[in-house]
Amino acid sequence: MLLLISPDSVEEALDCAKAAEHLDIVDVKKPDEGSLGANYPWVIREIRAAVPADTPVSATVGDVPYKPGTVAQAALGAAVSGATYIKVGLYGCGTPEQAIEVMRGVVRAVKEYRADAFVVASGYADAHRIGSVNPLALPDIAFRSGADAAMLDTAIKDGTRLFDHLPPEVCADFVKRAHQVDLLAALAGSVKAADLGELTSMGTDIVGVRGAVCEGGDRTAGRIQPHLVAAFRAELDRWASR
Ligand SMILES: O=C[C@H](O)COP(=O)(O)O
Repeated sequence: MLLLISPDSVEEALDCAKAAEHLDIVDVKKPDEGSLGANYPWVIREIRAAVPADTPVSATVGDVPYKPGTVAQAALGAAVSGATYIKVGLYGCGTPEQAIEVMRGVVRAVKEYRADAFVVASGYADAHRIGSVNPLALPDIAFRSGADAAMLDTAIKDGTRLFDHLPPEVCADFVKRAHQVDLLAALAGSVKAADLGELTSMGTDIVGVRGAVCEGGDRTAGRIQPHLVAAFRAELDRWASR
């Protein structure tokens, strides 16, 4: 299972760089603009320059509205700024059809620019709280739009966690659906080290984390700590080797 860590600034990315051996993907976001809030292009560029060249940089395009042209252009901006993983939170899409339309635009915009870019279609485990598309539809949305992975996060960061909204057996169904169409399955949402056993056993490909590796477990006021990244990685490896 790959470990994706989400810094919110160049300073935090430098802390990630100190722990680069313990993580697989550095994911640029702006948490004060939402769960998958988009950061500035120059922040993506500076973070790309700050982390080791062999560590992929991901960028979130935002908790996006149902505005396919706007979102495609934003996704291209993230790619031009140096991200090779492009994550889109389909917040404003209420139906699979809307989500597919948005993601098709993103895939075309990004892959015409850079064919090896990796596009992630993200939904929300707590979609019922925001009127967004059913989380179990994400693998099919990702597949039908030509994306590379389906992801779930939580939309509202209020202390509730991935498994509070989708129990492990439903997350396992999500992973299975993604694998059936040859896509990677990524899961996030206030995930803690204690969840890694379940996430590993269901075959999750990428786990996304912020709060669990911030001081005090606080994703907003706390800052990413290299020693917490190392400890999280050790626990992940412990489960992977069982
Ligand atoms: O993509 C991953 C998210 O940043 C997860 O953040 P969180 O662990 O604080 O919910």
